[in-house]
Amino acid sequence: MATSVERSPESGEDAYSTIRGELKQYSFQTEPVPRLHHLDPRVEALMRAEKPVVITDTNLVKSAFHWDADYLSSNIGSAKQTVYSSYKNKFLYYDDKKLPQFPDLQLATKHEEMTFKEFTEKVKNHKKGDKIYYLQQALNDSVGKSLVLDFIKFNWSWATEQQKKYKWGALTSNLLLVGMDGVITPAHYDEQQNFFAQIGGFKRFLLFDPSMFECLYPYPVYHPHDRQSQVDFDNPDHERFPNFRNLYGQEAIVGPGDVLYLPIYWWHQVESVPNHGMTVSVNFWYKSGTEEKIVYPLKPQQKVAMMRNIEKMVTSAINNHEEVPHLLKTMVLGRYT
Ligand SMILES: CCC[C@@H](CC(=O)O)C(=O)C(=O)O
Ligand SMILES: [Zn+2]
Repeated sequence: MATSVERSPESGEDAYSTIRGELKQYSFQTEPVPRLHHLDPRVEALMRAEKPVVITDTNLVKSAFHWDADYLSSNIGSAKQTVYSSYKNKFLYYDDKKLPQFPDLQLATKHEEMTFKEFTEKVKNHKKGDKIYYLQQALNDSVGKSLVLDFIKFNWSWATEQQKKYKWGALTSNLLLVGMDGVITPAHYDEQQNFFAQIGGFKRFLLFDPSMFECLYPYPVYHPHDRQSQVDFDNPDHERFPNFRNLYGQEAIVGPGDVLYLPIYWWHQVESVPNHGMTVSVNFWYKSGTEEKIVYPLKPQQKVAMMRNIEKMVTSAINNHEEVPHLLKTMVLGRYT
């Protein structure tokens, strides 16, 4: 498997339209995410409304445009990196702190710690049928000096300006994502604001408004796959998940230099576009800001947060997650339904 990272060819638009023609189609409709220059006033309107937008020409991670597998191998240092491996191309996130409650849970992905050099070796020697690898490592002070210098040269003034303008909380982490051709992060939501900066290769984002919670059936909050959709997008079980038929979303392809604003609580499935080489991305996760005052009607995000708190409260109060379904059904069935 090539470890080269595809740069968007000069005629960038060709790459995007070629890719658009190759994308796997799903059973739901989508419309394109707006793609706007960072000085376009419509960017501010979308960000204030907490709607996704692909922002161009920010130079947010311009100092990292040379981060390909060879450069990272030589400069990231010898520290072990967090890598997930799977025989399939889907990398469903799990919270390992919740695993002890689910001893029988079959995980399709395996967490492996390895150096970046070991990771690139596995990618280089990959043959059909071998395990697929996805490196997902928070950038930290273990990286080599030249990466630190690249990191310092990120366009922090732009990022910080946005953080202040939209009253976000603290930057919590920058995750370095290096994916083999075709890896997929299945549909989930995060509880942080996210600037997703694409460095190498192309990623396809499927995005769904927080109000689509009822179509995407996330695992219970106490489950290791909390925040992840239970629905297999490639083979949806309409018996168990009837509202999946009502799903409607947005779609974006991000290439080198693009920054996607991915609003807190928005569902997303992320696919490294197949046959376009490895992908390199860095995300910027920010804590949400605190609401000045509650405005009614509540936003879908606030209802999701409320449902999460109810599940957490019931689970901790009853102190046995196996009793939670019965209690919630007793509370709702025949009374609210
Ligand atoms: C572990 C984070 C993965 C990332 C999606 C992807 O690039 O595969 C994502 O979901 C996010 O940045 O929120
Ligand atoms: Zn995410």
